[in-house]
Amino acid sequence: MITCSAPAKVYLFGEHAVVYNESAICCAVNIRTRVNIEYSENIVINSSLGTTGIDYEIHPYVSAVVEKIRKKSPYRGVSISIESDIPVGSGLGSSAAVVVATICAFNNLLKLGMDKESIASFGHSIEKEIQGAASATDTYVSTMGGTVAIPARQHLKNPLCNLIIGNTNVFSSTGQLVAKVASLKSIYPEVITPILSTIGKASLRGESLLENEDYRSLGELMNVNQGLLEAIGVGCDELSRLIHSSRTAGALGAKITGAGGGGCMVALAENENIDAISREIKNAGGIPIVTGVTDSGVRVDFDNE
Ligand SMILES: Nc1ncnc2c1ncn2[C@@H]1O[C@H](COP(=O)(O)OP(=O)(O)OP(=O)(O)O)[C@@H](O)[C@H]1O
Ligand SMILES: C[C@@](O)(CCO)CC(=O)[O-]
Ligand SMILES: [Mg+2]
Repeated sequence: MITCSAPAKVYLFGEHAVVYNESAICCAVNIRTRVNIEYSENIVINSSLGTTGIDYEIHPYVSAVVEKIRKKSPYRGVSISIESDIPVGSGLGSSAAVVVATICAFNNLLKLGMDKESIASFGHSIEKEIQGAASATDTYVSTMGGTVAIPARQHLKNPLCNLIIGNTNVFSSTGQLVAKVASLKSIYPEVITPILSTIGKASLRGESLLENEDYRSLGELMNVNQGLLEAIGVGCDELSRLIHSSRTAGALGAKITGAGGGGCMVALAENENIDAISREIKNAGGIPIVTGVTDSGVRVDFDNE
């Protein structure tokens, strides 16, 4: 049996703008998906979503990995079992984490000799196949770990602060929100394009603030980024409640992370405010997850093959 795991991600800056090649800062966070794999007679995929064979309804991402690897390197059967602490479909990159952890598990079981760059780009090809369009950011950050400036893929200093995620538990479709921004941009290009470019500028400024460990200013600019995300129509009442409660409870900054319209927000917080912020997120109807950046991207946790 082999176990591989991969982390979730949050954007400190730049979701949506990154779709238009603006700068963003994305961090791998210490919430992981673990994939166990062993040889078996058939293909079995087991997760909280169900137990299936190759099944593009219930396990589209994992099924795509299983089939693509089989074409490259034939094998009889495997049993894959997935355990995850990443909420599914909430903007934290659960799909990327399950994809890269599954590829890593196959890489070790079948001794495919893939390096991390190839795992990341293979992972991106799977996300594109299943979703249609997908940015390479999620699979890259989940594979490599750390704090990454996009599009340069340059590793930055990790924030030495806590990240508190608030999950609204409201379903949101990344595809629909990306389409909503595209539609606004096509109707009001002279208004929306500068907003996206300002998000990119906030992100670039964020790079030097991280370098200087100036978290007060970093939080302030995250709040500016949130205002701009509201301006392009990806906010919602539930997210606003969690974001404003976190700020009232002492967060240095708080904003949507991911596509918005539901899903999650992220607050930057010093140690002394963690409890108050978590409590206020709960009181405002959300589920808090206290985490931080991890340098550990995809990795092998166990291998006795
Ligand atoms: N633990 C898991 N087990 C099996 N499949 C999973 C698991 N986590 C995620 N998935 C797959 O990923 C899909 C969710 O991916 P989706 O891209 O919609 O959300 P996300 O990756 O959490 O958010 P985002 O891409 O906006 O960051 C699920 O429907 C499922 O197919
Ligand atoms: C909204 C978006 O920018 C981030 C979703 O996590 C979409 C993408 O980059 O593919
Ligand atoms: Mg995803």
